[in-house]
Amino acid sequence: MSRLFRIAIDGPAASGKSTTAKLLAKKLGFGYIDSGAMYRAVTLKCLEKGVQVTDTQRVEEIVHHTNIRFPSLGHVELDGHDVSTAIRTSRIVQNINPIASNPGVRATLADQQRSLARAQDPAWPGFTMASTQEKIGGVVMDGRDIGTVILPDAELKVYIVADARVRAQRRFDELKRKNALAQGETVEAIAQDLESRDKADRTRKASPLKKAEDAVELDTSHKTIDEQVEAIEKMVYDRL
Ligand SMILES: Nc1ncnc2c1ncn2[C@@H]1O[C@H](COP(=O)(O)OP(=O)(O)O)[C@@H](O)[C@H]1O
Ligand SMILES: Nc1ccn([C@@H]2O[C@H](COP(=O)(O)OP(=O)(O)O)[C@@H](O)[C@H]2O)c(=O)n1
Repeated sequence: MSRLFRIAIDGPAASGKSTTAKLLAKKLGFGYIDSGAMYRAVTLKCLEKGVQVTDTQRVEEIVHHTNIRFPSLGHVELDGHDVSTAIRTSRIVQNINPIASNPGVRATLADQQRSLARAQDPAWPGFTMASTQEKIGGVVMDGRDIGTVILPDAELKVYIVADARVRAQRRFDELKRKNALAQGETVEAIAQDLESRDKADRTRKASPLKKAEDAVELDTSHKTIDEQVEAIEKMVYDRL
């Protein structure tokens, strides 16, 4: 029986959570659960079905009949279809707030997130501590409420931040790279989107974005991706 180690990563939009979480999970042999992808997938499903994202009851019904899976690192399946790319467009985030503020949706997704964190997936072998030969298994989960609501007893909580301008430029470059920039979309427009989304995430009633009291803050503004992954990896070994 291996020891369970859960890493909760929260923070504002485009601060580097998922990139860091994914690489960290790969290095440690842990599972990676992208909770934001679940809210994005529900939003996509509503838009595809022509359901108003503000229709609270209808959206709650939909989420009950929705199956979201992470078949491999960085891949997301919605009702059996790969939506890894489709959930990353600006149209999704422009419509996501009513879904993320819906307490019924949050309760259903929270149950799924907690059971994913308990799963003993053979694809997540974990690692063996060289000093004690102890086997360590676990998950990295990122989002807005992981350290505060979903896994309040996580073994490590990290709150990732970065300057607003840096985050907007990184998200712009990412969308450009993925050919997912909307016609005429600028860095300024993205900066505005991030700001308004963070504000909505911080001020909503249901599970708002906030740093857990026992989370370690990590500013990625002047870090490379490797540096931020190594910083958290070191926190893991220090805790163990
Ligand atoms: N230290 C860094 N330096 C340069 N680009 C980064 C760094 N960290 C993350 N990125 C890039 O910034 C973008 C947003 O990061 P992401 O991990 O998606 O953030 P989040 O999950 O917090 O929204 C991605 O394109 C990612 O590759
Ligand atoms: N645990 C979570 C994760 C995401 N979300 C919502 O989903 C949106 C998209 O999350 P994301 O992590 O995919 O977004 P980015 O930070 O990648 O832009 C957030 O702005 C939140 O509104 C949430 O409410 N709770």
